[in-house]
Amino acid sequence: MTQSIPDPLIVLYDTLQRQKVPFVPGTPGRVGMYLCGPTVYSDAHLGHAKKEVAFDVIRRAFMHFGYQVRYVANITDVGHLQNDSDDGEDKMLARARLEQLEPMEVADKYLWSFVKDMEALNVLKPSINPRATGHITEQIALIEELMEKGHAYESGGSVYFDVRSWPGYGKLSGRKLDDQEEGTREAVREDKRDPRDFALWKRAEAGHIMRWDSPWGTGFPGWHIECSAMSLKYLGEGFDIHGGGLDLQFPHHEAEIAQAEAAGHAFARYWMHNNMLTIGGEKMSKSKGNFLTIQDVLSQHDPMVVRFLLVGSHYRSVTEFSDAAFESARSGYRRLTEALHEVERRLPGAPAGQDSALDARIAAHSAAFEDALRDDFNTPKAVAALFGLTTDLNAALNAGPVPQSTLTRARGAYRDLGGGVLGLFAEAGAPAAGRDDSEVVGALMDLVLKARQNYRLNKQYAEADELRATLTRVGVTVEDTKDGPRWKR
Ligand SMILES: Nc1ncnc2c1ncn2[C@@H]1O[C@H](COP(=O)(O)OP(=O)(O)OP(=O)(O)O)[C@@H](O)[C@H]1O
Ligand SMILES: [Zn+2]
Repeated sequence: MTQSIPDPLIVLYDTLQRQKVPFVPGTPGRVGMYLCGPTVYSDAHLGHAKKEVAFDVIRRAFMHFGYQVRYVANITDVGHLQNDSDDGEDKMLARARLEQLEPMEVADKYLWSFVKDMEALNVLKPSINPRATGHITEQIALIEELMEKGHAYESGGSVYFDVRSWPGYGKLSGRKLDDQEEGTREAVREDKRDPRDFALWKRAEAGHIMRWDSPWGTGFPGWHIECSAMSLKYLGEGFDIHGGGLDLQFPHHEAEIAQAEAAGHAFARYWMHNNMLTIGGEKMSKSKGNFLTIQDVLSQHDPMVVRFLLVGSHYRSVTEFSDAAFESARSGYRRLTEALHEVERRLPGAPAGQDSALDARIAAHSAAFEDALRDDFNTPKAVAALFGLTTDLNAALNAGPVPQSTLTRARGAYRDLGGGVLGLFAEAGAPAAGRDDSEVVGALMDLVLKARQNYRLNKQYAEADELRATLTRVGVTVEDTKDGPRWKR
């Protein structure tokens, strides 16, 4: 297949090559992305939101540059054992016991809560959201391929990947086999040939509820195999991008690569990892208990402010969460939305014509925004470009009327870049929870102000006063200026 360098060029940091490289899609004009999703055993926290928003912006940026994206994000609902190791109870089962629910009830409960959180944060729905328990057959088939090729062995009803048989093991994380002893301090399992071998399939002990038949007896898949099997199934050989949190590089992603490649499949061609959201300098994490659920956060903050806070740092940088960070996100976001609302408020009555100097500034800021994204999705720089636009625009708006076509251009920049790419102004069709209703409110307010004007012209003062009182009650104030009435909320 011929590969073409897309125009414009996107450069991204590939964890495997440890450098920024130009992105060349396997199929021109298309991008296949796979993202390691949540283990649905509890409500998602703000750290998960960082990852989801980071990859959502990457996806949206590709779309903005004209790519058709297939975005596959899995749901882990089996096989992820406590401590991320090959021992311990399945996280789903532990939770099911605690809540006295069926494991699948736990999975659905937290899956839907995750979906709701993502909708509120204006994260686009994945093209495919495969669940591990729905793909047991594919996982068994991949394990069989590995056994046939001599890279896996059965032991006591479990199957392990034989890391010594695969020299590529360690290439993503840069860990050499001999350095890996440290990571495996847990008691050496008697059924493993080497302590670093990892489980592909685990024998289900008596009483283990989540179990499936396999050529090796009843059991359940290891945590890593689902992602190799499901990404290859839905994105095909040598798919474009695999993403996930930095903490998943080892062992999870290392294992994913080994499983796929040792079975003879070409795996992801680019690896992208987001850095962590921290609290008090430590990774926010379910198991550490130092987390704030997305629901906790959204009960106090506008979801778009949360999103603005997250895109304010680069996906490969640490985001330290604090009240001060929220405060500055709130005021930064307000600055953008106030300018956008002012543009939209003035648009219908704006004079015809254009302001070419301002048009050129809008074009320059938009180009800076796009350049920032093309350079490894640099969202803080992109946000800075939106602020640059806002500064120029506010100066013009304060100086007097701005022509309609220039206002339309400015509005397009906010909506397409801030809205479409950064997802900051929840577009039409986005769910109610996180929706930016400014457009609807703007249109309704125009009608309300017209009605008020008519009441006054017709000397229906009681009605005009009642209308104003209602607006005051819902937090909207109307001010009469020489350019006509203005409203604020
Ligand atoms: N604080 C965080 N910042 C950014 N990404 C995170 C954070 N915590 C988890 N992730 C990412 O979310 C995905 C799912 O992680 P996981 O379900 O293991 O969450 P977790 O809180 O780390 O759970 P546990 O502590 O039980 O391992 C992974 O890709 C992981 O890298
Ligand atoms: Zn994965």
